[in-house]
Amino acid sequence: MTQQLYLITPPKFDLDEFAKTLANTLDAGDVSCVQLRLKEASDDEIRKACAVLRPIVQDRDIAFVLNDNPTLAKELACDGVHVGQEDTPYKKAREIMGKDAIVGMTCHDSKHMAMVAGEQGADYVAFGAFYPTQTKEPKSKAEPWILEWWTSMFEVPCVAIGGITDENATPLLEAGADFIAVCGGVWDHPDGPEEAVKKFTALLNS
Ligand SMILES: Cc1ncc(COP(=O)(O)OP(=O)(O)O)c(N)n1
Ligand SMILES: Cc1nc(C(=O)O)sc1CCOP(=O)(O)O
Ligand SMILES: [Mg+2]
Repeated sequence: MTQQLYLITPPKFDLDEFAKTLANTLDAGDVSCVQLRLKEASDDEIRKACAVLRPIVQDRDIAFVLNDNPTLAKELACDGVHVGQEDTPYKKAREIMGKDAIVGMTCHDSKHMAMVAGEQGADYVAFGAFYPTQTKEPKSKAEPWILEWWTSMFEVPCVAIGGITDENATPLLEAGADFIAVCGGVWDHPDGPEEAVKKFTALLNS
């Protein structure tokens, strides 16, 4: 499997404007997954955002994953859900989503959490935060060795997240990250999101 870009939506956006930006951004390069992550939105706001954004993503054969809420992810025909250690437990999330959906799990910088998630059947394990981030107050600091260790031991794909930009992603790719998950590094890129995705695409294909 080639290494891939996993895009996280900005924490807040104007839906009409963001829908156009997202479409242009996805058309600028290779993105394999988009996660809708709206921590402060109501369920109805998430429903509205999903109704507009999911087709933009899925029409391009890109997986559309919802953060945190498997019940809404199932209702809204998302391709998957991402759950953290304090969210719906993996087994419950899988029960709700069904066997074919993507269920990814946060594992911070913990070998133990990742082994449990992998054994339970998670489709990917996410390690982070690798770098300082403006997007959230991270609960842990991860180092590239955990990606090397994971990929040397297990087949389940791993995601690197936290403060990743096109300028600092290389050590994570060299350590074997299957996906790099990026929010600010795309949406806040000094040259704009389309240029950011072009740069990540070039990096991932180099
Ligand atoms: C791909 C990916 N990795 C990690 C996270 C973080 O999830 P979580 O720990 O539940 O924190 P919140 O994102 O819910 O604040 C993620 N969302 N996506
Ligand atoms: C959502 C999230 N989870 C993290 C973790 O460490 O689990 S870091 C993070 C923020 C990702 O956004 P950015 O690319 O802007 O840093
Ligand atoms: Mg969460």
